[in-house]
This record gives sequence, C-alpha cells and structure tokens, in this order.
Amino acid sequence: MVESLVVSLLWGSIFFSRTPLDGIPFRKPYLAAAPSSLLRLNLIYPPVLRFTASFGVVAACGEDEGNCGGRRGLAAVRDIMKGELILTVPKEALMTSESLRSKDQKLSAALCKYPKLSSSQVLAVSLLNEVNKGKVTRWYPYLKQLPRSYDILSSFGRLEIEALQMDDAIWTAERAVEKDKMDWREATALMGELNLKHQLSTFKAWLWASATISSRTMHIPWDSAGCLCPVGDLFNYAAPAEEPYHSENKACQNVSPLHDTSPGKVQNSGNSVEEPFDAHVQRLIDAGYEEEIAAYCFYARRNYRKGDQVLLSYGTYTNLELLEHYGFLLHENPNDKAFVPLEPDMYSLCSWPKDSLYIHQDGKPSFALLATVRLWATPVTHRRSVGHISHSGHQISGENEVTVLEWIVKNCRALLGNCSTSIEEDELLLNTVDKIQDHDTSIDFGDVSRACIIELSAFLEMNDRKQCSQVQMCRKTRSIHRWKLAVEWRLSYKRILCECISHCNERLEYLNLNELDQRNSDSI
Ligand SMILES: C[S@@+](CC[C@H](N)C(=O)[O-])C[C@H]1O[C@@H](n2cnc3c(N)ncnc32)[C@H](O)[C@@H]1O
Repeated sequence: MVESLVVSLLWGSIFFSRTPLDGIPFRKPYLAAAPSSLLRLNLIYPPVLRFTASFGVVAACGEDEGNCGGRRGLAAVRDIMKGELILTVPKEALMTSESLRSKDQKLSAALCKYPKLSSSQVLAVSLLNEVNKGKVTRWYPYLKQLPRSYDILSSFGRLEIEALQMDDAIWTAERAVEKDKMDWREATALMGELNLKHQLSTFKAWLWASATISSRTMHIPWDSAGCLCPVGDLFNYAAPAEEPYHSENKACQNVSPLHDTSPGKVQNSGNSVEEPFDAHVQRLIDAGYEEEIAAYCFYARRNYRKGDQVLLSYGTYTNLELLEHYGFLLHENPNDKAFVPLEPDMYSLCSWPKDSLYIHQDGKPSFALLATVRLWATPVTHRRSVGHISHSGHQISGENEVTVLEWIVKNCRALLGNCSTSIEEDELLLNTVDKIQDHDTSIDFGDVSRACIIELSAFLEMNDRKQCSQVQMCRKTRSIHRWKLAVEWRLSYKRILCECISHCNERLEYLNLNELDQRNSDSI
C-alpha cells in the first residue's frame, strides 16, 4: 500500500531563478526543513486531508507578487519508484462545472438559459461565480492559493506580442486574445444574471479564469473543460521523455491541455506498474481519472530521489503551444518545431497535414516536409512516376535533393532575415535585461541594430519604477516577464532555423563531394 499522507508545505524562494524547472531538484535543505504536516496542506483545500501522497509540497514564491504563476511545485519526501501511485484525489475534491452547479441553484438555473456556451465558458463563469462568494464557499482555501495572474499568450499585450517577431506566432497570440474576448462577450449576459461583482465581470477577470482553466485543468471523461484538481495541479511539466524522438504521429498526442492523461495504466498488486512498459502506452499516462475508485490518480513516471522535483507530462507541446496554453517554455524542448512558409502549390501536392511539414528542434526537416519539397522540386510531368519514392522517404535524385536543400536553406534565411533582431542581438537583449534587473548599471550595448535599441528602450521604460504604485509595479513586472518569454521564444525558434541551415549545408556539402567523386571515377 502507498504509505499514508506524508506531506509538507513550504513557502520559500527556491525557484527564484531563470533556469527552467524541468529536471532541477528542489534544494534538499529546504525539504528537510519543511514541516511535515497535514495542517499545512489543509491550507490548500480541506478535503486533501483524505489524499494519499508520498511526496512533499514545496512552494517557492520568489517574486514580489504573492502567487506568481509557476513558481511552486511538488518534491519527493522519500525515494519514489517509477510507476508508484503518489497521489489520489477523490472525485468530491475535484472542482468541475458539474460539482459547482450541483451546489448552487442560482448558477444551475442561470446556466440552463445559456445552452450555447461552451464547456470552457461554463467552467469559467462557474469559477468566477465561486470567487464572487468570497470566504463563504468551501472552495475558498483552494481559490485563494491560485496564481493571481498568468503569462499565457492571451494575456500578452501589444509590445509582448510584437516581440514574438514571427508572423505565425503573432497570429497565434492575436487569435488567442480575440478568442478570449469573444468568449467573454458571449458570457457577459450570464455573468450579469449571476450578479457578479463588477471586477469579476471584466475582461481582465475573464482572462484570469480562462488562463486558470487553460493551465491547470486536467482531463476528465465527462466534461471537455476538464477539472481543477487541488494539489494535483501543483505538478510542474516535463516533456514526455520516452517519446520516440522523431515520432511524427501527431494523432495521439496533445489531446488536451493541461494534462493529456489517458487512463489505462496497468497495475500489479503492489502499487507499481508492471515493467517493461510499451513505450507508446507509457507516453502520456502518468495521471488520469480512474472510474473504479472515483479518484484522480498520479503515478511516478520515473524513479525519483528524496528531494527531487516530481514532474508530470501534460502532453507533447512545441514551445509556442506551451506558451499559448501554460505561459512558459522549455529551453531544451525535444518536441519544439519551426515552420517555414511553403509555396502555395505545395499543399495540393501532398496528403500530409499542414502541421506535419516542419523542422525538428535539432534542425532536421520532418519526413513530410522533405517528401513534399522533393515532389514539388520534380518537373510536373515526372511527379506521378516518382511519387512513391518521395512518399517512402527516399531522395528522388542527387539533383532534386540539392534543389530541395537549397530551397529549405533559402526559406530559413528569409525567415531569419525578416526578423528585426539577430540571434546575437536577442542574446544580448536578454543578458542586458537580466543585468538591469540585477541592478548592474554598467551596460555596454555594443554594436547593435536600431531595432534592438528601440526594443531595449521600450523595456527600460517598462522597467522604470519611479513613482509607481504597488499595483503598477506588479503590472510592470509581469509585462517584463512576458516580454522576456517572447524574446526567449523567438530566440529558440531562430536557433532551430539556424540548425536547419547548418544541417542542410552539411548535406549539400556531402552531396557535392559525392558528385565530385562520381565525376572523378567516371573520368578514370
Ligand atoms: C499545473 S500548474 C503547476 C503548478 C504551478 N507551478 C503553481 O505554482 O501553481 C502549471 C503552471 O506551472 C508552471 N510550470 C509548469 N511546468 C513548468 C516548467 N517546466 N517550467 C516553468 N514553468 C512551469 C507554468 O506557469 C504553468 O502554467
């Protein structure tokens, strides 16, 4: 049996660091110092007292705001084996639209009048309605510890969106903002009927509710909006590691934010999962709702040492998707991708879905991208006869391959050339901003472009804290954080494009050498 509750909650400043959380252990001294107490966990939400847990809750809030987005996580209080059940959260402790409306007649009656609202809109209104109740709701302790603001794309302002630089990303961010605006407008009549306080009916409040749902809900079979799961929603993310690296089968990935946690785990009599796993089955199954015991169950996806941070895979995401749904990105994300704009007639040439035509994080073009460009680079009259070669992933001819690689290089270069700053300038911007934030005033801007200076000036203005109220300071801090996320995102994207250029150039060199060898041997 899983040992009974050994949980501690600690507020400290462990993760006030710019390093990604993924893989970084919590500092053991903090963990050792953490008061192991049911009482502390009880602060989050009383029913968690009945949870089974074999990890500690380590809270780390390092910034001037109370609950700043993603600084807390869960750490093991003892060694944990891969496959062990580490947390169960009973159904009655899950916050769902259904559980909220079943205890609130007014909400239930009002919702009946708006059958066209989506599940996410219903959950957002239900969440705001619960917050509106203040201390009288049984959910108050849980609601109180939710982050006060988020950094998902729909919360980005103009400057932050423009800092993404790439058209696709800017479009994604604008679409996210628009979607939230539309959802909010459609729900305003319902919120009016519920007499929500003015500040809970604003677009800002809607953004908060929508971001809470996007970044914290977990998949449940009976509601596509998912559920909020106290304590379970403190697990931070690690990209699915055992993912076959170049798997391009998107169909079974990325099912839903937050946690694509398909149930179906095989369990043996002790609470560990049978080994060996089928890597495919293992991929996204470290948590899920289990009907038989009516609880959300969390399993360790690997072995952990005492003090390690315990991580969960929410699914397979590119950095832009992580930013869109969760408000963070990974500096080393094996599932990151870059997309180059294709020629219009390329789409009609292939049956591959558009999102399979991309460049891998290591710079290699995807199978589908290569196959498509190979066919496109073939004279129209020959395409039918060589279609099977491109579809099997082989090069059509040396000449064709050179055209393909050169086309990819040209397009990567064009994308990089369209950006107002270079990779080096982005690195410099991030370093400079860190220095400014660390109060180091001796900054050498060096030889940078005008765009870089304009962006830096905008940042300095943002960072100007003179005569700022506490609220304005918080707003500025968030804005700077989002802007940095945008710069980090475009930097990682540009690095993929650069890797791709190097990869294609190496291949071109190899092909040229081969051709030279061939010519030499022909002439002998
Ligand atoms: C389900 S919550 C996890 C708990 C959260 N850290 C907290 O303090 O409440 C998901 C959020 O945590 C943060 N997060 C999760 N994994 C992260 C990671 N690997 N790096 C940075 N932030 C992460 C992001 O803000 C994300 O939206």
